[in-house]
Amino acid sequence: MLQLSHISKNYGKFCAVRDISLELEDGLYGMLAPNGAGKTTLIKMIVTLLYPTEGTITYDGIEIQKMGENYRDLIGYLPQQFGYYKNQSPVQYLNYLAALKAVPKEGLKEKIKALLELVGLSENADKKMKKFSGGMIQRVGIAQALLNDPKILILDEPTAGLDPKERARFRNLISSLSRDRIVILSTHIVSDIESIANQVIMIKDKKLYRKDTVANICSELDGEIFECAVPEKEFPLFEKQYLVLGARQEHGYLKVRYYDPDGSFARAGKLKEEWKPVLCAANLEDVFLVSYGDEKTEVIL
Ligand SMILES: Nc1ncnc2c1ncn2[C@@H]1O[C@H](COP(=O)(O)OP(=O)(O)OP(=O)(O)O)[C@@H](O)[C@H]1O
Repeated sequence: MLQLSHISKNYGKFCAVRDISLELEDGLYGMLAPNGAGKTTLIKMIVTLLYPTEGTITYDGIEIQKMGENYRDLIGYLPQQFGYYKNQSPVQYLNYLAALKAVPKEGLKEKIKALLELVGLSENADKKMKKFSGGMIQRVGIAQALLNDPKILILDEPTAGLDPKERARFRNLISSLSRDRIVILSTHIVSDIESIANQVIMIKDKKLYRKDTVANICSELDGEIFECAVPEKEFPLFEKQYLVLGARQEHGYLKVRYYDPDGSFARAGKLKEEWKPVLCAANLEDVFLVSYGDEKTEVIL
């Protein structure tokens, strides 16, 4: 088990992470927060690239700094931007990294072959990476992170720049990898994790805001998400009153998804009846927008 106890990180006087405690066991954790919230800082502390200003991180009860190389042998890390040589093939690149990571030579050829098969790159194993798409490069990145068969796999914004098909493929791969290890996937893209994360970790105001299953997190908004049909000319006023989570153009009006914490406006008839407000089940995107959305000032329609 990986345990973070009261972790804080300051950059000079600036506090990037404040008093975060977490317990992580095998499974997939989606770390969700807007850009700049401190995800990368937290990840860098977990992979020992940064030291916490306060607090301790332990793996199976031992402080990770004290474990040194033994801990780093357990880690697979795909940083937000990873360096590779465009003129190398995946096989050449993985051999090079295996040497840097001191992965035993015995069985290495077979291991690299199996990893490239796992990430769906067997047919491109010997092709230069300069011709690869963003998704293919990210899959090479995952393969390098798996070279040492890590017990803790950490992926920082791994789907940035991928098209929807590549994203879907990536999700399936990550999900299968989380069966027997801790996988932490940091993202600000809700759909990357909604269907595959065992738990979602949300960070807000530098602190841990939520750590729970998608279902539990979404259920907190039960009875608070609605859809209704707003005439286009009334939308600007509506938008001032409610947190709008999505709006779709229909004939002469907008089909609007919005947040109404206690449904009071709908109940009190302040929303016009012909707009037909309907209660909806909340999804993770709603939670994200409500948790990190703008504060709305109250204006009565
Ligand atoms: N070396 C540093 N020195 C000073 N401030 C830093 C440093 N690294 C990060 N920060 C600041 O700490 C805060 C958290 O940054 P961090 O990169 O951890 O966020 P993030 O959630 O990973 O965002 P992103 O996805 O954009 O990288 C930001 O305000 C950032 O500007």
